[in-house]
Amino acid sequence: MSKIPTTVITGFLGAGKTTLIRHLLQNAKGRRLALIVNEFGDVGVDGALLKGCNDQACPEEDIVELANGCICCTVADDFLPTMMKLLDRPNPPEHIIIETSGLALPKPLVKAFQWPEIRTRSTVDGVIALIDADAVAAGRFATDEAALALARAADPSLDHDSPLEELYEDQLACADLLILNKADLVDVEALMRIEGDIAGHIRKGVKIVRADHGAVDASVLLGLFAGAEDDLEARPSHHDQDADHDHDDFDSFVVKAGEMESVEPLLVAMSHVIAAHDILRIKGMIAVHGKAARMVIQAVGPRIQHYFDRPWGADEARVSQLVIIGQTGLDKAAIEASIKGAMSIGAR
Ligand SMILES: Nc1nc2c(ncn2[C@@H]2O[C@H](COP(=O)(O)OP(=O)(O)OP(=O)(O)O)[C@@H](O)[C@H]2O)c(=O)[nH]1
Repeated sequence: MSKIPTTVITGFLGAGKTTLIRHLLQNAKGRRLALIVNEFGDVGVDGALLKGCNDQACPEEDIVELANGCICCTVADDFLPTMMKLLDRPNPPEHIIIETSGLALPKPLVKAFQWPEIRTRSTVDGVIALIDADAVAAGRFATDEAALALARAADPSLDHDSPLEELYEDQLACADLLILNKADLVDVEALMRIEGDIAGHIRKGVKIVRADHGAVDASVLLGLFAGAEDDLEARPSHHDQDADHDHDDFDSFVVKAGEMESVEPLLVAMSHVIAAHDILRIKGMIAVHGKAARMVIQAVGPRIQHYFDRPWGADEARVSQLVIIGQTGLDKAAIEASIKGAMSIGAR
């Protein structure tokens, strides 16, 4: 029996994983794909967006959401049973795609493919890491050396990089292919500089492909035949010693409201809280009064995007909800008050 190939898509919060997968589904050229979507926050925004594609390559029932924490920490409880269910189907998919949460370490997930139940039936065709060229160019993953030196002076036992930088490096080091996404937002010099920097963090022979909105041909992404589970030693991680790593460095919460008359006050409040607090990501759906379609809101760093994606379903509650993710220590009360305040000004 031949093994079903699985592609793991990794990359930091907002790098463009869901956008790339949407593009892949829309250009699957007849392949039957199944999708496992993992998210850090408590609301399954990515799953909802991908189900919104309503695409023949991957109908809704082939999209499984794991919104219960990062997949790397829930491998045994969540990932294994989900994978077994997909593999046990009478008509299993031709290729499985896993979108990890932006905070997940890819290596523990790849390691799960060494488990006997999976190893005989599926293989990791490739780990694909997306890089947000805009965020890297803005220095968002680089350690603030001055701050680190100060922290070390106060506590000489400190030996780690910033959690963002560690994650970024782990994702790069595990990859079989790198997608340098958001190439539209930076100039060619910046792209070349990033490529030069990345070269020091990736395994030999790994290619870097530039992309705009994750538009990469399926033939480039699928069929890498990496068998990643068989060469884990070649993929170093900052967390190789932590059998039980967790995500204490990051935090998320959800702000909910009903329908909104106008989204403008919310957009203004979002740009204020993003400027004032260390927020990494905001995403969610808004119900706009009188509009049949639901509005999607996305913020990555200072960039905020909003658009209508698809009509609300007849059985769906028209609620507005936003997931806010940042490093631990966010002033949740202040952020919530500001966002909730804007939601209630805009509400009916
Ligand atoms: N300008 C630009 N925007 C992009 C590109 N790719 C994605 N985006 C935008 O970036 C935001 C985040 O994209 P997603 O695809 O949701 O990113 P993600 O990696 O799935 O995010 P998480 O699930 O939070 O980790 C959205 O607003 C996208 O429209 C790109 O190449 N260029």
